[in-house]
Formats: sequence, C-alpha cells, structure tokens
Amino acid sequence: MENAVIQLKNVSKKYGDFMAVNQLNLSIQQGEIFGLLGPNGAGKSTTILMLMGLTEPCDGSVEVCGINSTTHPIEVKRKVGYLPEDVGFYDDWSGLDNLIYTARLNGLEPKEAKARAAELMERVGLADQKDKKTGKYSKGMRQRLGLADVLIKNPDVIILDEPTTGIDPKGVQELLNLIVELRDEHQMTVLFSSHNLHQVQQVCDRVGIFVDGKLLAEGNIEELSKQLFTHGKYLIELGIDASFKNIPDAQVLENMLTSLEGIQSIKKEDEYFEIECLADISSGIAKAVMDADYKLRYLNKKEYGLDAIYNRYFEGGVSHA
Ligand SMILES: Nc1ncnc2c1ncn2[C@@H]1O[C@H](COP(=O)(O)OP(=O)(O)OP(=O)(O)O)[C@@H](O)[C@H]1O
Repeated sequence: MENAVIQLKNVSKKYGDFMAVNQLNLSIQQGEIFGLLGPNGAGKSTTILMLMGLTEPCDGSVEVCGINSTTHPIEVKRKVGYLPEDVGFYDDWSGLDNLIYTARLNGLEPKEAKARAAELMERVGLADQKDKKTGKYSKGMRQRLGLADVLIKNPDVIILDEPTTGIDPKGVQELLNLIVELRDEHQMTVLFSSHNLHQVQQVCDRVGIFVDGKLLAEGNIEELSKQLFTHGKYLIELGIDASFKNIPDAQVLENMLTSLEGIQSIKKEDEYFEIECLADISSGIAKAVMDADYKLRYLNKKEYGLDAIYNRYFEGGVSHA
C-alpha cells in the first residue's frame, strides 16, 4: 500500500521445525496506531524482532519506512523506537541523567542532550520528578520515562511490547493518553502489542488478531464486528412505543419498514425490531417510525466490542477469512 510505514509480505519464521509466524501479510500506515493482539505464544514478539531486524524471517520481506529490516537493520533501528515491557535504566541515576545519557549515545552534544532530555521529561509529565533516582520511580513513571527515552531520537515508528503490564489503572490511562497525543502531534506510527483488549480497543485505529503465528483478522472494531457477527451486513435495533396506537402490535410499521430499500430481514417481537440491512439506513428507519406515528424509544446500530470479537475467534475457532 502507498503510505505503508510497516510492511510485511508473506513473512514466515521457523524455530527449528516450529512455525512461529506463518505467511504474515500486514501493512500499517503512517500515523496509525495498530494493535497486535494475541495470546501467549501467538508470534507477536517474533514479528517485532523481525521488524527491528533482530531476527531473520525464513521467507517473505519485512520493511519499515521503505527499508528492508533484514538486510539493513542498523538503518531501521534509527527509525524505530522500541519500548519493551520492562525498560532498563541506571537505577542510581536520576531520570534526567538517564535521558541525557541516551541523548549522548544518540550523538547529541552535551548542551543539546541536556536541553532535549529536559524537554522530554516535561513532555511525558515527569518534570517534577526529573532529579529523583529511577530506582524509586513507579512502574508507570518508568514506562513514561521509557517513552521519553524512545523519543530522544525522533523515531518515525514506535513499537510498544506490552507496555502497560504491572501499571495501576491511573498510570495506564496516562500512558495511553500520552501515546495518542504523541501520535497526533508527530504523526508517528505506533505498533502496540498487547493481550489487553480494553486498552487496545481504547487507543488503536486498527487491530490484528494473531493466533498460532497467523493473522486471523485485521481491521477496525466496526469492520471486524461486521465480518464476524453480521457477515458484512448492518444490524439495527429499534424500540418503539406503540401503546397509544389502535394497532399496538406495530404491524403498520413493519409493513413500512419492509418497503425500505436495502432491508434484508426484519425480526419483530412486540415493540422491538431487529433489522438486517445492506447499508446503514438508520435515518430512513427513524423517518418511517415518525411517519407511522409511533414514538421512538431507541435506534441503535448493533456493534460488538473487541472482547466479543476476540472470544469469537478463540471459542468458535473461526478460520482465516
Ligand atoms: N528463540 C526461540 N526458539 C524456539 N522457539 C521460540 C523462540 N522464540 C519464540 N519461540 C516460540 O515461538 C512461538 C511464538 O513466540 P512469541 O514470543 O513470538 O509469541 P508472543 O505472541 O510474543 O507471546 P507472549 O505474549 O507470551 O510474549 C512460541 O511458541 C514460542 O515458544
């Protein structure tokens, strides 16, 4: 795809005879936050290692920012900031000194390194903790410092591998907000690997569900929900109040709805309708309710959350579309 910043084509990785990643195709666009979601052993970390050129695929090609990760790992490392589950710092040093050290390693002159480190401490909300030893930082503070550390080199891509493990809910929220803000400010591309459905649903534009080395599905939550539960159709739930009408079973309305364009089927139970249609025709349905002179109680496009989607894959053994 045209603006793909991360591009994997038919990528496979074997450890001995064991296929850890199997024919993976994935494109992630600039400025996207993509959630790589899967249980333990699914192949998420192996994929990240291949993206960073730290392990070689046995088949296929891996590119980051148009650079082949396998043949040019050093160039790719300049573009990618990687935040692991546990970031290592010099615990006896302050947060600021740790950042200055990273900035120097990245070739910044002492004065510039100091200024950049201070600016990033401010950016990740740690300015008032900058002189504290990192050994005394909470897990959430360490991860925010980790993000600052990653940002020192102005990466185009950030890869976050289970970044919220062990952080309290407030710290998780702060970290997630920060990730979204950084993407919005710098149009960075973010790959977020996680088991945590709720967090992925909260911040990711698109999700890939990864199981046993295979990408079973990808898309935004609405697309995945449609693929899995409604087979590409829309399901609209309608509740009306027909109590004041002469024909309380809403038969008149049912007839009107049937004649709308795009309607596939209608299930009716008293004053509740489940309407399957080929497009989102909520406004036409609302108009029909008004025209038939019923009171509208609710009108919802039925959507399933990521947990329902995820469970469907694991419980139902849904195969690759
Ligand atoms: N160096 C290795 N040698 C042999 N097998 C490996 C190696 N690294 C990973 N594996 C196997 O490959 C599979 C995928 O592992 P990977 O670490 O990529 O999964 P993951 O989705 O990141 O899991 P987790 O969420 O537990 O980190 C697992 O079955 C794992 O045991």
